[in-house]
Amino acid sequence: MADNYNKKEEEAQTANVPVIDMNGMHDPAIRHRIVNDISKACLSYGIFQVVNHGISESVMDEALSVGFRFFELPTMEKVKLISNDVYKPVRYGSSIKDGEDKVQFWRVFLKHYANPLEEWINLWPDTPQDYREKMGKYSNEAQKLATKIMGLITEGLGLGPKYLTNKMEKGMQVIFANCYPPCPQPELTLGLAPHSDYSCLTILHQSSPGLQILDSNDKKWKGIPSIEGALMVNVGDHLEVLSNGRYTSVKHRVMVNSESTRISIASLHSMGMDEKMETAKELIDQKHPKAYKESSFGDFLNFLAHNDFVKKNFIDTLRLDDA
Ligand SMILES: O=C(O)CCC(=O)C(=O)O
Ligand SMILES: [Fe+2]
Repeated sequence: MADNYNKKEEEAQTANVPVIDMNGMHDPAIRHRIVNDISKACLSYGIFQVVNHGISESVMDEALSVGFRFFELPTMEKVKLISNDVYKPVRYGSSIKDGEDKVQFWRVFLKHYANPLEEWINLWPDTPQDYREKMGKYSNEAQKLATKIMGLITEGLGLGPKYLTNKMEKGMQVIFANCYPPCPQPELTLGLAPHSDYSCLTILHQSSPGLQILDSNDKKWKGIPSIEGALMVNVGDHLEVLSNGRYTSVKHRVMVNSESTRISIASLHSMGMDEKMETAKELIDQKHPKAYKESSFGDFLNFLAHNDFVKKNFIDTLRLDDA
């Protein structure tokens, strides 16, 4: 664990994660190349960036802007939504705390469910008064993009482009708007502790750099460069399960700085609340026996309710010992 926090050991290197241009994804030849590039990215890093993804700059900018404005609201307004109950569909929370090992996490967040939008949006904050409209537009677009990317991923796994389409379209989308205020001692602090996401995949939009991944090739923490207009896509635990470990969920953490506030919007996509993600039977054979238990988003919430996610990873509870 201690290694995870040893931020001073050296200046973090940059991870040159692939940048995938989605332009032309409906042209078979181009699609073939995109499928291959995504497959390679999932194998080597578990994360990639996408450009020409179809979400307009204004929708992206306005989502970040309304996120900033939400976190700037007076505390009185935000605490209306405060809760430690992990089952709540909408909650505001803070992980700014002093841990036993003197590690602090420097993040406040607003979590809300988002798909289908009409089921959840009335529970979202009503101030700033354009929060629902702006964050709603972005969430909708992110949901569509996630379904498209999942199709490219299942195609690359040899399962076909529609393998999960229906389930993703009807699945859970959890939006985390994260705010990392300027931190007086950034060298002693992380914004968010090392973790992998429970999701199939996560789409991440950020106002400035700060995300680092653990490069599984050399076990070093590396920063992800910021590319104008790009979105990051990372492999989550449920995709690791689906692929029978061919792809592994990417471990990531967030650095903070002393100068400026960083906002990120993470959109986590999975199947329905009680729908179990299982390993695709097409990816199980004698050489690759089934290596994971099935689980749902609801199972993840049960895990979270009873465990400290900083100390224990959800994916470790899903591995079958005898695989
Ligand atoms: O703020 C970030 O860059 C990452 C956020 C994240 O990992 C999460 O919300 O799960
Ligand atoms: Fe994450």
